[in-house]
Amino acid sequence: MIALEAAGLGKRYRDTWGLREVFLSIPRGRVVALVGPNGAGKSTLMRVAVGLSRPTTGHLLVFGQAPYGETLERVAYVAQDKPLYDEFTVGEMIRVGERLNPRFDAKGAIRRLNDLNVPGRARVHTLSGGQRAQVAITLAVAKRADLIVLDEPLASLDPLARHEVMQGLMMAVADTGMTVLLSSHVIAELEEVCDHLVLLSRGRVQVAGDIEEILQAHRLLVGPAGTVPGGSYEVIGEHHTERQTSLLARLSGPIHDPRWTARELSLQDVVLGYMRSPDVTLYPPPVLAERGDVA
Ligand SMILES: Nc1ncnc2c1ncn2[C@@H]1O[C@H](COP(=O)(O)OP(=O)(O)OP(=O)(O)O)[C@@H](O)[C@H]1O
Repeated sequence: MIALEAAGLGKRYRDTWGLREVFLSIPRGRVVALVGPNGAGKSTLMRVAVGLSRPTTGHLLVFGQAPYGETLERVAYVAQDKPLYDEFTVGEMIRVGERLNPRFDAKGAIRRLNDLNVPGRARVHTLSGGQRAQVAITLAVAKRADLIVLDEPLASLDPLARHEVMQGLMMAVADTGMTVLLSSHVIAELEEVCDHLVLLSRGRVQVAGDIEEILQAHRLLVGPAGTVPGGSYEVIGEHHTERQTSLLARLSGPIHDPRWTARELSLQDVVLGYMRSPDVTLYPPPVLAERGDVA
């Protein structure tokens, strides 16, 4: 079952295209890292996915349906500024959630916030940034949604709070099997928890797919300066010193040249490599993506 599917999706704001010709197919149950430089279109994609913004071209389907009306009962969204009512207590926020959502798990929310030492009597404006993020995510999880969309939940949190927020989220995912779409600039931390990547660049998808497959396809090729390795690959980025050449490459076969070594890369290395070369073509190539869709 496909959780999120976009075809020819575009969103125009007056003179700017926030998204252009976006094609995506994300299976259910994936934890998706949505990354890209500032202004790449991450928030726009999320707002379209939760029905807050309508596409200018193409479409985006959530569990096979347009994200309006009843479909939205299956979707929870935490916006970048984590909107909570400042004067409400945490307990009151839970009661609001209960009123607004028929499937709301109030007991689960109270238990989770207790475990996280977030006091139910505290007013929202007295909470730290990390506690606010925990409350916002807890309320979203308690909605028992099938898709949870989180716009930069880690922004402005210290490393410990970031770790705790991600850990709490992963516990919720393990309990419910929901699909998560999570935007962030903290790529190293995403690698621990996400299994799918969507990299946007200038409103287009530059890389999309399962992280394991993406890492498998990319290598840092290192060899003597002034030579090029034999084999079938595409260069995403390159770096030269007097003696050595390093190529961030997408391989479609083995490298045969014994003077060259192929080193594994972290997700951060791959993402930064693509971000430095925003014009590099789509991965996987469109034909492969279509075949994947059929399968
Ligand atoms: N309401 C709007 N009106 C006009 N232009 C907009 C609006 N929202 C977004 N844009 C433009 O659309 C593009 C994509 O913006 P978006 O906020 O989706 O990017 P982002 O990847 O979330 O960025 P960031 O990492 O900075 O949060 C940008 O060029 C932005 O200026």
